[in-house]
Amino acid sequence: MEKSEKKGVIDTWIDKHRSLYAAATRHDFVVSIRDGSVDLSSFKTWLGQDYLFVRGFVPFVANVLIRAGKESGETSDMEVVLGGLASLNDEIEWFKSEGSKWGVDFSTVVAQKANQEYSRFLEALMSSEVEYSVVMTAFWAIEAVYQESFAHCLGDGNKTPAELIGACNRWGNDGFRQYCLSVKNIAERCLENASREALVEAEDVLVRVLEHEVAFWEMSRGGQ
Ligand SMILES: Cc1ncc(CN)c(N)n1
Repeated sequence: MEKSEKKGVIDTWIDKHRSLYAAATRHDFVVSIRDGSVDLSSFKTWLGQDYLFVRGFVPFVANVLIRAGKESGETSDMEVVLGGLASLNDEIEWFKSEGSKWGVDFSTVVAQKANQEYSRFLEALMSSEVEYSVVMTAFWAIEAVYQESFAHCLGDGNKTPAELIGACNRWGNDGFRQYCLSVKNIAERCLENASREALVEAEDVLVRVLEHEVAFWEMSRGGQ
């Protein structure tokens, strides 16, 4: 970091909650993809659950988009979020083709408890009572956990199975990393002007996203 560069509030929170952040971005499931020991039935469980999650994530991002258009005061916010929404369109198509490839019939997949709880959390964030800065912090954290996790599976020395490289590329690619940085910059800009109450809420929401992400990975172990 340049001497003159001030550490943003998000990085300060990540440092403060470092072990939870590591639990979310270096979960055993992710590590098992990277070292090649992944149990393919775990991967299929994750695939089915994540397909359902993404279908619920679309309205959340659409809500962020509306708020970016109305409340941000910066035209570029809407463009960044619109890019995210467009990539979710591709993502749903990708899930469908992966479902056929792995023999996972999404019409029979039932959302497990952790998935339902994460969905409820997203729905609560869609309330107009929740400040834009808080919503943006959550949005960044949700995307960043996947970016960091899957980029890890593509890093030097990985033994990621060839048939899972496509999944890892989806979130681990450089374009997605840049997009996450753009979302982080928006969140940081909003947090710089946020009230004390909003800052407390944004930190709490960040922690809760990380907890939900850990619980989400845990579903891949097979339990309900
Ligand atoms: C659980 C979860 N978290 C985040 C992402 C990335 N959009 C995802 N697909 N699924």
